[in-house]
Amino acid sequence: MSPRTSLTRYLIEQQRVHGSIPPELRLLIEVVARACKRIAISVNKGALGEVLGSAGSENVQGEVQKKLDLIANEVLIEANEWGGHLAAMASEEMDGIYAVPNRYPKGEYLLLFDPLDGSSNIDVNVSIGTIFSVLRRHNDDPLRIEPVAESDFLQPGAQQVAAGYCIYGPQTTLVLTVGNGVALFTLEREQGSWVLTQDGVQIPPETKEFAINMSNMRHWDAPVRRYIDECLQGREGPRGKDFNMRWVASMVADVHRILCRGGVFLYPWDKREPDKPGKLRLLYEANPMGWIVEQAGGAASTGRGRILDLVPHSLHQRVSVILGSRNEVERIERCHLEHATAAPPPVTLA
Ligand SMILES: O=P(O)(O)OC[C@H]1O[C@](O)(COP(=O)(O)O)[C@@H](O)[C@@H]1O
Ligand SMILES: [Mg+2]
Ligand SMILES: [Mg+2]
Repeated sequence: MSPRTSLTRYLIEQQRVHGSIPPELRLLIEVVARACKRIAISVNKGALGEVLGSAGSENVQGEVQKKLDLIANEVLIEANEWGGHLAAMASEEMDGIYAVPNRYPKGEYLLLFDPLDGSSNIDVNVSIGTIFSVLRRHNDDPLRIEPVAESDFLQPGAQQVAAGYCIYGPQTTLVLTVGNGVALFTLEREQGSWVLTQDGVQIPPETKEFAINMSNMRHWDAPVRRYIDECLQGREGPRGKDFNMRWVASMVADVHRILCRGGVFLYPWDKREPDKPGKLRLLYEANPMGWIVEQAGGAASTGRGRILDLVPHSLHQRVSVILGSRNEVERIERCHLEHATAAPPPVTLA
């Protein structure tokens, strides 16, 4: 591919040459990408656009909503309501699903998103992002169109037909998979266009870098403690090499670094809220990121199994997330397996 391939051309090639997407999905992805450009403009304005700070409300998960969380949510809803072949949308920031009114009564897709990921970094000018996932709406009987329901969204991540994220950092980058590898597009601000800057992204299987919020160490489960402890022992320990640590606290930024140079990201179940299976959301965060990582040759696991195989039971379900360089994720899974034979896993992870 030429170094100046646009997102549109890339998608047309995926449609026509590789047959990996139908035209309706191509149009939907283009609408999402356009919405991300609009979100990037708001992010860049910062204090000048009066977009910083709290919105004074809470989402269904009891988290304080920032103004940008709501702005980004609004932009995505508005853009897709009129531009995509959608039946409905679901967002981290909305209690229930948003059925697209009338325009595409037979809309064949479902769009899910975390409109603004890394909310705690909005006000301090650190990279944040938007994460999205597309599922097909299964409709067995084309003559009978049932109203779209929350249950339509409860599909395993392995059934995603597109997933991506946009990172609003020093550059604005869109990362996309339609099941045919991972492509990176950089926003050319002057032209307002997405330019393909890397295709066939591959995460190295080995790494010397981990990402975890170390302040939660005392709450971790034994397998995670053991894995991190072995990394911290460095050259003198069982790993025989020194490890580096990074934690941006924006999943998009931590995952993006892993896509670019390898590493492993952990937000595992911990004992702070033992009844919650994790902090991150399965449908808006873990599934799209998990698929992108797998498409780049990495792995994504709860510690006890592949994330993409989980059958969701609710829209805002949380999950333990361990993803990145394949060999490292497999090592962490072995830690869980060995621990499970010594002691039963916490009930919440069953
Ligand atoms: O502040 P903590 O506990 O380290 O959590 C950081 C994690 O929370 C998140 O910010 C959650 O995402 P939201 O900002 O969309 O709620 C992740 O992006 C990040 O990995
Ligand atoms: Mg998030
Ligand atoms: Mg968010």
